[in-house]
Formats: sequence, structure tokens, C-alpha cells
Amino acid sequence: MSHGWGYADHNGPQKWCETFPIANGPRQSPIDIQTTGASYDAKLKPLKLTYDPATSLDILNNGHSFQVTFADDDDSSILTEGPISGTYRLKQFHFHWGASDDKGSEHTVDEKCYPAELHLVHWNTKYPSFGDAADKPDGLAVVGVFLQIGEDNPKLQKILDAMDAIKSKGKQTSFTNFDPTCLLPKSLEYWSYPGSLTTPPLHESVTWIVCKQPISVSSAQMKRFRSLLFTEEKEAACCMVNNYRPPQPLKDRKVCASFK
Ligand SMILES: COc1ccc(C[C@H]2SC(=S)NC2=O)c(OC)c1
Ligand SMILES: [Zn+2]
Repeated sequence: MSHGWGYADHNGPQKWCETFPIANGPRQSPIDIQTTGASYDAKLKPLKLTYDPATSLDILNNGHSFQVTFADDDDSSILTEGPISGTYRLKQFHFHWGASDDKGSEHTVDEKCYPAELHLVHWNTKYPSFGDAADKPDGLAVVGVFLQIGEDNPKLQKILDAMDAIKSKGKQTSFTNFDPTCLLPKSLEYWSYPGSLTTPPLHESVTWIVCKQPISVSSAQMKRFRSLLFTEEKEAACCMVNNYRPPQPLKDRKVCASFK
């Protein structure tokens, strides 16, 4: 790609392999989770997510999605237990969504798409920093949560209210005192499998933890996600929609389930 990667025909997921050959690697994400092929693993522990709202810093439109970034200089906001060993620190969360309610998630469940998917990105503290962890096989753990169309979700309100301030690429604003626990579903039952970042550089460094139970979002709220722009203020506006990679081949991987 002569210019940066994106989600359009000329620079989207079908083209990423030209610059990032690992796009065709053995443990790429997302995948279609075939529920009958997922085996219950009694050794899997419940997820333990401990987040401190004081660690939330700011919200940024990075031109691919919007992300909320967290202070990660101590173990205030961490993921432990579940399928991982050790302690992983929360670095950021972001979303992926479609141009319409019938698509937008990256993972699918028995080929079912959801209108959006939340990713909570954590890095393994056995490494000195997020940057060091990001390309190690056990470097990252991402918790994925599906959003399904239903009632307005009041827990999204603070995020939606910040969107006017980050409409275009590169815009950032303070986003403090936010506890992402409020974005988690009631049940933390999950599927887990070894995978990758879902955007370039596509490092195969992610232990995926995908929650079975979705959270709700209304169609009106989804319309506000779609009002964000991929483009900078000075460029011709292009709506930020369909910022998702489609499912990749499972290859020689097993998906395990924390539930029967
Ligand atoms: C180390 O460089 C990167 C680059 C991109 C992302 C975000 C991608 S990866 C994912 S999962 N979903 C996304 O949109 C990173 O997140 C950990 C890390
Ligand atoms: Zn993501």
C-alpha cells in the first residue's frame, strides 16, 4: 500500500498481506467461533478484572477507531486468572462497528455478526512495557465483548457525549474517572483461543478472551458511532464505519470454553 492501511477497498483487510505478510499467518484474528467445536475446559478459571477509574486518561480518534487510554505504570487496572497466568495491565479499549446494524463485529459466533465489538487490551507485566509485550506470543490479552441492538445502554453515555470532541482523526480529549467494568456483561463466561492483533501490524501476540454474553446498544446510539470520521478535519469527510477485519482461518487452533 502506497499509503497507510485502512478499511477501504484500496487499503483494507484484503490488501494488508502486501505490507504485513503475517496477515496469512497461523494464528490470525478474528475468527468465527463455531460453538460446537469449542471444548469446555474445567481448568479455565473465571476472569478476574480489577479496574480503577482513576487510571482512565483520555479518548482519541486514531483514524481507525476511537480509543480510551489508561495509565499503566502500576497494577491499578489489571486482568488476572481466566486463561492467562500472571498479571496483564489495561492499556486501552476501543470498538469496531459496521455501516448498518447487520454487521460490525470482528469475531462472529456460528457466522452470526453483531453490530459492534468492544476490545479491552491488556499487556503482560512480565515485559517492561506495552510496546515490548505487543509482539510476544504471550504479550497481550484482549477481552472482546459483543454489542447487540436493544435498549439504549446508559453505560455508553459518557463515551457518546465525548464523541463530538473527537469527530475527526487526531482529535483527543480528556476522559477521566471512567470504570470500564460498567461495559462488561453480567456473565463473564468466555471462549478463549491464541490469536493476533486485528489490525496491522497483526502481531500474533494475543490471548483472546471473547465473552459469550453481549451488552446492549440502541440503533440510535450506533448511529452516533457512525458519525465519527476516518478523516482529518481538513480532509474530505469519510464516515468511520466498517472498521472491522473479517474472520480468518482457524488453522491448527482449538477454541476452549469456560462454560459447559
Ligand atoms: C501494537 O500496535 C497496535 C496496533 C493496533 C492495535 C489495535 C488493534 S489490535 C486489536 S485487538 N484491535 C485493534 O483495532 C493495538 O492494540 C493492541 C496495538
Ligand atoms: Zn480491536
